[in-house]
Amino acid sequence: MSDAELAARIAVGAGEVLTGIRHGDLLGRRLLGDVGDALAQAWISTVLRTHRPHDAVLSEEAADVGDRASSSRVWIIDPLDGTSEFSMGTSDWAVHVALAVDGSPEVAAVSLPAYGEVFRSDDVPVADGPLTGRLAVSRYGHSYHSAAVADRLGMSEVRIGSAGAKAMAVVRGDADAYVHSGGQYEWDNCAPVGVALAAGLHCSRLDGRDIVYNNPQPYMPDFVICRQEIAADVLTALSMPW
Ligand SMILES: Nc1ncnc2c1ncn2[C@@H]1O[C@H](COP(=O)(O)O)[C@@H](OP(=O)(O)O)[C@H]1O
Ligand SMILES: [Mg+2]
Repeated sequence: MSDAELAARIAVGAGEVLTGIRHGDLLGRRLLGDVGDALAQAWISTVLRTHRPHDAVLSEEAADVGDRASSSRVWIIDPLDGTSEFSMGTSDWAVHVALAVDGSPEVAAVSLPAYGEVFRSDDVPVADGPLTGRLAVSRYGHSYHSAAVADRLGMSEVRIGSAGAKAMAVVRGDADAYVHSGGQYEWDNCAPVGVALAAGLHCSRLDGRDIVYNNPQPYMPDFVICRQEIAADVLTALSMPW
């Protein structure tokens, strides 16, 4: 099985595990989030150990597998991104599965199980529909940087939970950009960025540098995913003094 097929099957399968956990209204919010994180992680790590026993793994929910930071091939996983949205019962949560090779997300899959969607880097259309004027931001409020882009480009902010769901809104053409600052980890954005790059979108740090994964400290605090047509304007807006 190819890496791309494996990534997509993991993203869809973990989504089914998570959907099952929400079934029947049997658990309260806190327990739903905790059990969702744990069970999706257990299934994914068993699948990766079985199908890719020699690869390293970096996951939000488990200790590193293998000598992760010095490995060329590393699976970077968020078994449940948007845990609080998942627990609340809304649809904006995702499963992120990426394979980073020498720091770049070569293969990626993001599933949005509540929407029945899976986006995979080996089979994603180029994002080139009409611009919408919409900027995806966190449900928990915008950052200084996203507010600056919205203000300077005259965009309207749309609140969406989960980094994967926000990035896929841009891939799908429902938004033109997703700007994040203030903190995140590699598992929150590696697979979303992998799919977005495959869809021909601009992805970089807020200062325009390339995003490099599998760092010893897996902190990836800021980035922008946007349509190529507005990338120069977005980066200019971000570089202007406040
Ligand atoms: N300032 C910050 N520091 C660390 N993680 C952050 C963060 N802001 C957002 N995140 C993480 O990024 C993901 C998307 O957040 P948001 O929807 O608010 O943009 C969430 O992942 P998890 O749900 O996997 O914890 C959230 O925890
Ligand atoms: Mg996350």
